[in-house]
Amino acid sequence: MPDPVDNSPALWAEALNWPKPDGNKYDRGHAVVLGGPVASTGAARLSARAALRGGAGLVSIACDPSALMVYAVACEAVMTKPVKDAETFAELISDPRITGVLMGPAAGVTDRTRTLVLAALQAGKSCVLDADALSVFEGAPDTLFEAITAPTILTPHEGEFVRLFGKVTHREADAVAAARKSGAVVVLKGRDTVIAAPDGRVVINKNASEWLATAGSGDVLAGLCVSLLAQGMPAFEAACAAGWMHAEAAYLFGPGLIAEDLPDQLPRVWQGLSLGHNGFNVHG
Ligand SMILES: NC(=O)C1=CN([C@@H]2O[C@H](COP(=O)(O)OP(=O)(O)OC[C@H]3O[C@@H](n4cnc5c(N)ncnc54)[C@H](O)[C@@H]3O)[C@@H](O)[C@H]2O)[C@@H](O)CC1
Ligand SMILES: Nc1ncnc2c1ncn2[C@@H]1O[C@H](COP(=O)(O)OP(=O)(O)O)[C@@H](O)[C@H]1O
Repeated sequence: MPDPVDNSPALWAEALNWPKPDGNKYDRGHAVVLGGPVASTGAARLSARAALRGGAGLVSIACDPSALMVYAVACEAVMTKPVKDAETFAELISDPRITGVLMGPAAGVTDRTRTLVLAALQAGKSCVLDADALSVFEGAPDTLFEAITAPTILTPHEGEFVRLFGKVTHREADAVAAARKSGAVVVLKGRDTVIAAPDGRVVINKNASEWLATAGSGDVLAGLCVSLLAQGMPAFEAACAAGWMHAEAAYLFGPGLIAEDLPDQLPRVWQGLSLGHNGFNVHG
């Protein structure tokens, strides 16, 4: 295994998709977030807001028709799309302008989640899988790995990692082995988040604040990942950039952080990164 590298903008800043003077929103991708059922809509809303703040040109939440009204009244710039079953989901994401799909946050460990995840992977879409979209493959992880052919990012916390890959003994080596096995970029979250690619590259994110250990902060990270992926960044660079920007947003907010605070710190993160494209605002 190559020595892990500390995450910093030098690794991925060149791959960011800055808005162009003559650009339009479709130049920066359309991310779709799969929303959970009517009593569990917060996680997908956090992800979707982070995806917009992360720079995606358009973001939609796709949800069961029974939950649509909740999302519709709670969202403004984020759009909503009804998705009854795998067929309607496949039809929605067959639009080539949809360039990234996030599934998992509060989606439910259900047959529906498993079926929709497989439908998106089989459609060859760039995907981010988090939370329940990982847990639902406990006991049958090869079904998931065999379906991964397009650029994909998996964002497990340690509990979710164990369900797919077995126990963690050495975080860096285990994340690299998991990336090789799954064919996806693996973001093993924690105090020092490890980001590993199937080709063996491995980066450690060290600028995180312990205030990130709060409900929903991983949903924001997943939203940032799909945002950057949908904007056309390669999966490894998108995951590294998302991890760094997420931690930087927490640093800029400071103590007392809750997940809702993170997306609205992202403009300050972008401002720091734009200090030049030459003088990066690196902390920690
Ligand atoms: N606002 C919301 O609607 C939120 C919804 N959430 C959803 O709640 C559901 C359950 O998510 P959980 O994250 O509680 O996961 P799970 O309930 O799937 O797993 C948690 C279990 O894993 C173990 N574990 C081991 N290492 C861990 C680590 N580093 N971090 C967390 N747990 C670890 C814990 O001991 C715990 O027993 C998911 O659908 C998730 O998306 C959460 O994301 C929180 C916010
Ligand atoms: N002690 C810690 N220090 C720094 N960052 C942490 C710590 N604990 C968790 N995090 C970060 O907080 C986020 C938590 O994500 P996750 O466990 O998925 O929570 P949730 O499911 O509630 O969104 C991850 O980005 C993780 O790296």
